[in-house]
This record gives sequence, C-alpha cells and structure tokens, in this order.
Amino acid sequence: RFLEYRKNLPPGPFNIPLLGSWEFLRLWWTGGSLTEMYARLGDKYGPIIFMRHVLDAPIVTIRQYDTLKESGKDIRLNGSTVPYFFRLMSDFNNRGMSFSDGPKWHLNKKFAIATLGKLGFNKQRVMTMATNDCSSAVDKLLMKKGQPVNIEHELFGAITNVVMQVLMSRQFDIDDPVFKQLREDGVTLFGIAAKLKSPYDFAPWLAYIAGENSDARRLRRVMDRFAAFCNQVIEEHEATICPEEPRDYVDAYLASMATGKVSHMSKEDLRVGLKDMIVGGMEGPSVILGWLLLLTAEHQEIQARMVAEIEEVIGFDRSAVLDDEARCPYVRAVIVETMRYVALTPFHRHSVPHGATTFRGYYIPNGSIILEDVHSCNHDPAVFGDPETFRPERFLGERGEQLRKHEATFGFGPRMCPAIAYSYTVLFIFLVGLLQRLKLVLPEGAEPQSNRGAYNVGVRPTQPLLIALPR
Ligand code: HEM
Repeated sequence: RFLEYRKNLPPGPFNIPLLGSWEFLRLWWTGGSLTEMYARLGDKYGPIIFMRHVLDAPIVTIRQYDTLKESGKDIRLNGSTVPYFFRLMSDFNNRGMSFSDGPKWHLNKKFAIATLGKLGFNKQRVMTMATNDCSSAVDKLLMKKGQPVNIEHELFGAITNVVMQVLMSRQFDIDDPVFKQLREDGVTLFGIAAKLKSPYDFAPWLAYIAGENSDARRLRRVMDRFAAFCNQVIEEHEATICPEEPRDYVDAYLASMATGKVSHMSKEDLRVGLKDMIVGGMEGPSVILGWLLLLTAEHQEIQARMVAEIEEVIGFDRSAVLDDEARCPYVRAVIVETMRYVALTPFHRHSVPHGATTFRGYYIPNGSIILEDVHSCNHDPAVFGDPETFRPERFLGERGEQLRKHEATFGFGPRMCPAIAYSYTVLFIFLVGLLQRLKLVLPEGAEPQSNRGAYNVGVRPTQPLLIALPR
C-alpha cells in the first residue's frame, strides 16, 4: 500500500492512513450532499479525483462529459464485482446483469438488448400496452375527485405492469401482496447498494455473525424472496412454453437455452438477470414519471404548452401512436429535461475487478470503486448555462439535439441501461395519456420540488403529492 502511494495516483485531498479522506468523514458526520462535495472538489482537483475511504479503500471519481465518455468505454473501469453486496446480488457467482462483469455479463446483456428489441421493447407493442395501463390509471385518478394523491404510488402499478408483461406476461394489482413485497424489496436492495463501502468488503466472514437486522442479512432475505419469485415464474413458463412463439423475455431465454448452442446461459443466470430487470424496471420509470408529473404541475406554463402541442398533433380523442413521438418535440423535450434536471442516479458505481489499471496516465489501483458523477454532467454550467433552471426549450431544435448527448441519466458505454428506448416511449405515452384527460396542479401551499430529494441510489421527490382534475 505504501508503494501504491508513490504511484501517479489522480489528484485529490489528503487521506488519513486507515481512516480515509477527511472529506468522507466530514460528510458522514454532517450528513452533507455527495454531489455538492464533489462539485467543490472538482473545482480544485479537476475531472478525476482520488480519495480513500475507511481502511484505505481507493475511490476514483470521474466528472464532466468528456472524461465520463472516455472512461465509460474502458471496460477495465466498468466492472461490478468488487463490493461484497454486489457479489451477493449476483449470487456470488457473477450472474445476471447489473452486478456482474466479464464475458458472461457481456453476452447476457447482448441477449437482453436483442430480445427485448424483438419482443415488447418493440415500440408498437409497448405503446399499446402502455396506452391501456395509462387509461385505467387515469380512471382511478379521476375517482379521487380532486383530493391530493401520492402520484408515485398511484401510478407505480400502471407503469410497472408494462415491463412486467414484457418480461413475464404478468399483470399485478397494486394491492397484491406479492407485488407490494417485490417493490419493498427493490427499494431495500437499492438502499443497501447505495452504500459506498461496507465492512463486509474487507471481512466477508462478518456476514456469518452479523445480526438479523444487519444489511447483509436483510439483503440475503431480499435475494431469497426474489429467487423464490423468479424460480416460480420460470417453472410456470417451462410448463407452458411454445419455443417457436416466445411470449415474453423468460420464454425467449428458455428457448435460446434449450438450443444448447449458448454456454453462458443457465436457469440460474436467468433467475438473477430477471431480478435485475424487475428491480430496474420497477424503480426507474415509476420515479421518473413521478418527477415528470410533479414538475409539470409546478410549471403550469410548460403544462399549457404541452397540452397545446398534444391538441394540435394528436387531439384529445385518440391515443398516441408510434409516429406521434417524433411529432411532439416539446413533450419530448420536457421528458429529456426532467431526466437532466433530476439526474435520477447522480452517481453510477463501478469497480476495477482484475488488477490495477491506468486512465489518462493516472494509476488506478486494483479494487478501486469508480464513481461516475452523472450529476456533474447533467448540471454542467459550461454546457447548459443555467443548469438549475427547469427549461425544456433547451432541448428543442438542432442545438437541442446536440445538447441531448450531454444528458447522461442512462449511463455511458457498454454499462448503459438496456431499456432507454423503452423508457422514453412509455414515459411519452403516459405523459400524453394523462395530459389529454387531466389538469395537474400542486396542492395549496406545496413547496416546489427539490432535486436534492432523498438519495437512495435514485433521487426521489421530497413531496410527491398532486391533484388531478378533469380537463
Ligand atoms: C426511466 C427509466 C430508467 C432509468 C432512468 C434507468 C437508469 C439506469 C441506470 C442509471 C443504469 C446504470 C448505468 C450504469 O451503471 O452506468 C441502469 C442499468 C440497468 N437498467 Fe435501467 N433505467 C430505467 C429503466 C429500466 C428498465 C425499464 C429496465 C428493465 C427492463 C432496466 C434495466 C436495467 C438493467 C438490467 C441495468 C443493468 C445494466 C448493466 O449493468 O449492464 N432499466 N439503468
């Protein structure tokens, strides 16, 4: 470790041996914001910052678009199997997608992108499913008769059911105890995954003696419940599959596995990968939709401009179809601006799993945690001018198209979210479907939403209440 200190490490603040950087200690003590801390350090040290955490654990933070784009392409900086909790979430066997790496991850991800493209992520099919789910959500909101509703909760079932159909041809009632448990487990999983370091990274055996309420035991229970659920889904599919006509993602995987031509595929990999997609598919779209509607309610002038565009292009009597997305540039701009402004996952966490490496001439130690500071990219004043203002117009026209590249919510390079096109389509359908029939307002006295909401891998709205009135 001493020799490591003498290498050409990236710049960063002073580290106290074994205790790590004073900056982390202060953050832990004062409960400050990680994004603000890195904004301050970035001004001083530049786009690559080196710090140590407790027990000297190396943390390399990468900031700003150009640097992030370059590091995103470097597969050595995009591993996922160093933290103990990540290994637990990939079954300690490098399975699935979100918490695995190496050639097997690459092949599983390639399969997922290709299959989801052919199946439900085929835009027209997603549009039809989303339209139906959105329409029943609007009916439910109208039944609230102007009472403030927790919009994230109300729409969670509708938007999540679209991805559930694509993955496993299932729809759930929002009060279904299985669905509720899946959601709760997804939130717990993200909460634990957000921790920068855990004692189990240094001493995995601690997990054997940890108490019932420790993170290790809680996560183990979450994983067991996901395993039981996914195994049941897989068994049901095996009993009813018709390999020539896959109904959903699980069918497609089983059919491909049965050909025997693909050595990286197994039922265990399917189980863990399915868990990754359920968790990703539940959390991302529902939280972003909540933000989208709250910001729409807060900025009435933006809502009015969207409604005018919808009226002109689609009208109020028919649902949106495939071509409408391109014909409603302002609605699209509002969705992109929401992604940028909120920066749902302000830090993407990867790691360096197989030996030390270098980046832009700097030495990056083996086992380093790589933090991609997405917030710095989405809120770069040099690129966006007024990043703290919610201003969808910035994404209109040719300049807007150029600017979209700097919006980094879905990540960079090979580690990018596999469901980007799907997410934009579903959000478009829901936003149009809701605005065609509802006027959204904030309850009286509600505070404007802050994008510094509670951080739990993703940033959730502080107060997700709004009123839906018939239009
Ligand atoms: C608005 C919606 C969504 C947002 C904002 C979002 C965001 C993200 C982000 C930030 C990552 C990590 C990128 C990185 O580590 O660099 C990711 C990865 C992932 N997402 Fe999404 N996501 C969304 C929707 C979905 C949906 C609907 C699914 C399920 C089908 C999904 C499945 C996944 C999976 C499996 C990964 C892991 C990919 C990998 O590590 O290689 N996401 N997503």
